[in-house]
Parts: sequence; structure tokens; C-alpha cells
Amino acid sequence: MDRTPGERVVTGDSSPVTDTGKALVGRSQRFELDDRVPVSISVSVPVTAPTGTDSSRDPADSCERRVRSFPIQWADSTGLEIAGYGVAARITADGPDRFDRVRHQAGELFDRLEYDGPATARPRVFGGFAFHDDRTSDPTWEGFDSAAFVLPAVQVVRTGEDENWVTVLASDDEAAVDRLERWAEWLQTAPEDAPTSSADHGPGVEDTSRTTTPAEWTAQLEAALERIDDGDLRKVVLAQALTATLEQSLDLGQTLERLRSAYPTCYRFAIGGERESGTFFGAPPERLVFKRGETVETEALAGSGPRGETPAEDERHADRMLADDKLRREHDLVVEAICGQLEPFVDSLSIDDRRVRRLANIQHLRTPISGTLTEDRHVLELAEALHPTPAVGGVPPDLAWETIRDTESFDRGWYAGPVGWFDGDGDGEFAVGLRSGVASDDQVTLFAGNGIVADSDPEAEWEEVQLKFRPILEALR
Ligand SMILES: C=C(O[C@@H]1C=C(C(=O)O)C=C[C@H]1O)C(=O)O
Repeated sequence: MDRTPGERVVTGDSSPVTDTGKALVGRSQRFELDDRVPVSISVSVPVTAPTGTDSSRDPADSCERRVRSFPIQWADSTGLEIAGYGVAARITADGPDRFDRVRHQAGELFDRLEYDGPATARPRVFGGFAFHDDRTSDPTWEGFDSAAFVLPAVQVVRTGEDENWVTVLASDDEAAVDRLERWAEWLQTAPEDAPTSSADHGPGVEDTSRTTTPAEWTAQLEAALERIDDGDLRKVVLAQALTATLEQSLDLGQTLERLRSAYPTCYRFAIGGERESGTFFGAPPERLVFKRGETVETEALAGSGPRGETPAEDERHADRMLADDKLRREHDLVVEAICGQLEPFVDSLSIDDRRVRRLANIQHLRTPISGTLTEDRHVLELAEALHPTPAVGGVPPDLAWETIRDTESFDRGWYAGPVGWFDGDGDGEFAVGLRSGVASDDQVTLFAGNGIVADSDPEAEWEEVQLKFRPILEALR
């Protein structure tokens, strides 16, 4: 693997490998950006960008390079948007202790990083975990380890208060200052070429193919229902995959903008696999965990129903969902499990009222859950304890896991795994990688699933799964 001088590639069990042995130095600067230009577009247009975007080049090199790879993207419902360019370091891990290994390696990395700037713009690593803990051989997920995080060489942040910051990393102070100047200048001028809103159509879908036919789905559900009737399995989430072949090549910046306009209260993310592999992206509604200082926040999001044609019909569906026995059982299993998973970490837990979360395509039952940590914890410890919640796995977890493995005919890869970021203090946020797809040149493979409990009806479950494909499918059409 060729490496940028100063880049640390940290993989598996190895200690950080450095070319120069130097520390990484981070510098940041505020800049003005026309607020009509979304960050996801302003930094994703294939215009000439300053160096440091290409990990095979010396970031201190002053010649300009085209932006080849799509940057890392993260956005949450507070208006925080982050784009990351280039790789200052990459951390990967496989196997059952992957959370620990990532935490340990990131700790070493952050220890060597000197950052002098505001907390808003602090360096973060971005990435996620596959649903299962072993490495997949499925070609759809080529380039995706079962855990992978990137420390971007350049991080552009737009805060919820519309402040813009750029943070660069380099192997010494002089290089950092020089790079920062070039990036700040470029960011203030380049977005003028950028489109200011999402396109009114996506790349177009030529064809779709499914992993699971309706008949296979019914057979899978019946087998799962038998396991529920016969034994200790109480809930399992079963999923399907659908591959869309595109008419034109995908513009991920525009696709994320389309997802923003349709799902403004959801997360948005995009993260590439290693080298020339695909990009995993999506607009998940579900928070796995947010941790800042001693505060931890999560939620149970489980139990779904359709949107109505009118506000009154919407309300009727919502009322029915709140009163429905099967949905309540399914939802309560998730609340109970999350509380059990968090209890060892917190002094007190607060469970808010159950409510309905209304999205453009679907409604979900939602219960916010928060707590105060008994001692300092890393967000990865909490993510590990919570993943997978029974909103995407099942109850009890080991039987659900086994049922998913035995039943699904495709590899989930990073679908339904934790995706997000963390910083040097172990604060961070992870969404559940839902309403998502993995994009390669001319195709996107989408994933969606639903919780199955006793009384689940295969046909109704099929319909709900189709609703969950819609966010990405519609963004592509
Ligand atoms: C599994 C998915 O969604 C999850 C399952 C839900 C359900 O069973 O009702 C609802 C929200 C999500 O927690 C998905 O979007 O693929």
C-alpha cells in the first residue's frame, strides 16, 4: 500500500505504522460559505481542490489535484454537517473484539495528535462496523472490513449555527498552516461552481433485482415464526436486499441532497471502503448512541406503519399504532433490551413517553432513552453494548443472530451496523446504518428489514419492508 508521508495506517493488531515518526498536527480556521451551498455539495463537486485529497501524494505538495474519491459525509438533525477528505490514518479490525481494537488504536492515534482549535472543529474519526463481526467475502462489500474508521486529512464542518470551519492535519506545523491557507481559500471560492440545491431527479433506475421473492419471504417468515412458536426466540428482524442498476452514474453529493430534502430530520452519511471499492450511504432515522461527557442518549425505534394521504389519515394510523398490541409488544421488547444493555453503564436511566416518529414514507414508534454514566466511558463501549438492538437484531440476541444467519440469503455487510464518528475524548455519535445502500459504479444495493414477532403476517411485513426501500430508491429515480 502506498502511503502519504506522515500518514499512519493502523490495521488489525499492529501498532500504528508511521513513515516519518512525527506527530500529526491539526489546525483549523473559520470561513464564510454562501449558505445556499450545502456542505455535501460544495465539497463533493469534482472541481480542482488543493492537495491532500489523494493519499498517494504528499499533502504538503503544492500542486493542485482533482478530487477523485468521494469524501466522507456525516450530518445529523441538529444541522451539524461534516465532510472529510483524504486519509491521515485508517483503522481497521475484524473479529469479536473489533470494538476494543478500534478504540485502542484510535487512542494511540489521538495521543499523537496535537490539535489547537475550537471543539466544534476538532478532529474526529469516521466509520462504522458491519452487522456481523467477521469479514465478509460478498463482492458487494469488497473493501469494507468488519470495522473501519478514517481520520480525514481535511475536515470541513458546518455547525447547526451555520458557522463553517475547516481543519487540516499535517505532519508538522508549517505544513499544517500552509495547507490550511490553501483549503480555506479554496472553500471560499470553489463552491461558486457548485449547484445550490438538489437536482429534481436522480441518475435513474434501469432495472432492479431482489435477493428474496415474495414466496421466499413467506417461507422465511414461516420458518422464523415456527422458531418463535417452538422455543425461546421472541423477535427477529429479517431483511432483504435489492440491487438497482442505474441509467447514469451516481452523483453522491446530489443524492445526499435529495435525501436531505425528503428526510430533513434523519442522519445522512457516506463512507467509502478501501481504495476503489464502493461507498456505503444512507439517511437513517435511528440513533444508536450519542455520548458527550457523562451524558448518553439513545432510543428505541421499532414498530412501523404507513403514512396517510391526509393529516387526518396520518393521525388515524398513528393512533392505531400506539394502541396496537402486537406493535406495542414488539416495541417494548426493544425498550427493555436497550435499558438492560445500558444499565451496567449508568447511574440512572430516563425513559421518555412512547410517541410516533413521522417520516416522509413511514411512521415508527419511538421511545427516547437517556442516562448519566457512572464513570468515564468511550462511546465505542456503549455502541458495542447496544449493537445490535432488537430493532435490527432480535430477542434473545444470540437466537436472533442465529436465525438471521440461517435465514437471510445475502450478507448484511454494514447494513444495520453502527455508523458514525468519535473524537479523542471518546465522545461521539452513531446512527444505525438503515435506509441505506452500497453504491458501486453503476449500481446500488439497498437493504431493508422488519421485526418479526408471533402473529406477524408475511404479506404485511413485505409491504413494510418495501416502504423502507423507498428513501434510497426515490433518491435514485
Ligand atoms: C430494519 C429496519 O428498520 C428497523 C425496524 C423497524 C420495525 O421493525 O418496525 C423500525 C425501525 C427500524 O428500527 C430497516 O429500516 O431496514
